[in-house]
Amino acid sequence: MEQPLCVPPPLRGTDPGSFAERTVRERWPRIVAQTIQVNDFPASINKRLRALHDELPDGPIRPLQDPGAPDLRLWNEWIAPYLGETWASAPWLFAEHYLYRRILEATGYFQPGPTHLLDPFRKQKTAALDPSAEAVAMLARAANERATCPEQARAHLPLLLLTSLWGNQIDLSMWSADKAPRHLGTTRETAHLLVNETEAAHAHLEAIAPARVDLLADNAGFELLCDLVLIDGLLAAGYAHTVVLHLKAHPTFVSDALIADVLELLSRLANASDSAPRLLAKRLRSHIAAGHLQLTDSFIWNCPLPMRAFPALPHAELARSDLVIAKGDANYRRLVDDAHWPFTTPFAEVVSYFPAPLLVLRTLKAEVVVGLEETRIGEVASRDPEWLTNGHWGVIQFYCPPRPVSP
Ligand SMILES: O=P(O)(O)OC[C@@]1(O)O[C@H](CO)[C@@H](O)[C@@H]1O
Repeated sequence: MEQPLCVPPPLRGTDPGSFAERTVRERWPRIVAQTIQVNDFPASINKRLRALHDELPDGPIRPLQDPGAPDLRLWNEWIAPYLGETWASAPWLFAEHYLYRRILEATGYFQPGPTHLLDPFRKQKTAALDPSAEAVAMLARAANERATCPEQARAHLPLLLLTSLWGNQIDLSMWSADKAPRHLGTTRETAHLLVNETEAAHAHLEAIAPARVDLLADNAGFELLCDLVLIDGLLAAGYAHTVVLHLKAHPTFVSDALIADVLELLSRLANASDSAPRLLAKRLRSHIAAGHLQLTDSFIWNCPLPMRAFPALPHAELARSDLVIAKGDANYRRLVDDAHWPFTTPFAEVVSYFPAPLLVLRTLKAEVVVGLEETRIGEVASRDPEWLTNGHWGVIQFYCPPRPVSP
């Protein structure tokens, strides 16, 4: 009889000397202050944002005060277990999603008026593409070539996964876009992989083609372009007949992507001076029109729960996928309960609840990781003391649920 998995305690902002502690005490106040600086909000909103800033890190968790917001009931259910906790003592995964939802409460995102549905991170996200005009054209040219040659698209799958992975280094809650570390196109793009299960994922795609692939998006801007290039490649290769791109229902984690960010990116590509991005935009728009690329968003991707605790419906939806690709650090943390697992805990053991084949593409930006070899941990830790959080190291990990035994 298999022993039930015992999930370790979650990361918290009270973990002494941890990145979570630095985040709660230093990064989050800075993010709230920056939200005031980069916007031109009226005094009443800035007053609410400053009050939020002053709650961090030892203020109490409280119910949302956002009358009429579509997610109000859900959020107050999610908050209930942590009433009486502080920002620092609540689980970090919960507190971080709660922080971004409280920013929207303060700015009146769900309230009628001038800031209704106004993305407080719009300026940072828009700026994130500017420094990469040359890289955008290069990516588009390669994508356009693949679109005419399925064999090349299939052969390029490993490169497409690396491109999507290292696009995750650009994360505006951590760095401004022009300061993000860039491994793409250097020897670091494979040397800095702590786990590389590309081969198993590639074999899976060869076996199941043509498939339904679901991609859980992360950041807008350059990372989103890399994800769209991966999607374009999956369709060109014939690995996917349909790709469902899952986006956030509202702004969060500064740079996380909404449907609006996809549409804006396509519009910027379509108006590029270089013809290659224009051709890529035209093809992506035709994939959307034909239903081969489906853009969907859901409040579930803004929820503060570990994926293990997701309600039945999204689990059932993901179970229909032939491959779920989860991008980025926050999705990884959600997949592994944002818990203090020993780093050598087998990835398949931790995500055995997941209802579909799963591929994670993640640069490490938090002190949680599973599936590593002891020797690799020793090597990287001696070489780079910040390896868990500086975004310079990545994992490509693949899990395939055991096939149901036929009766
Ligand atoms: O999901 P992403 O964009 O790759 O990263 C999310 C993130 O910015 O938020 C947390 C720290 O505040 C970390 O998980 C990581 O730094």
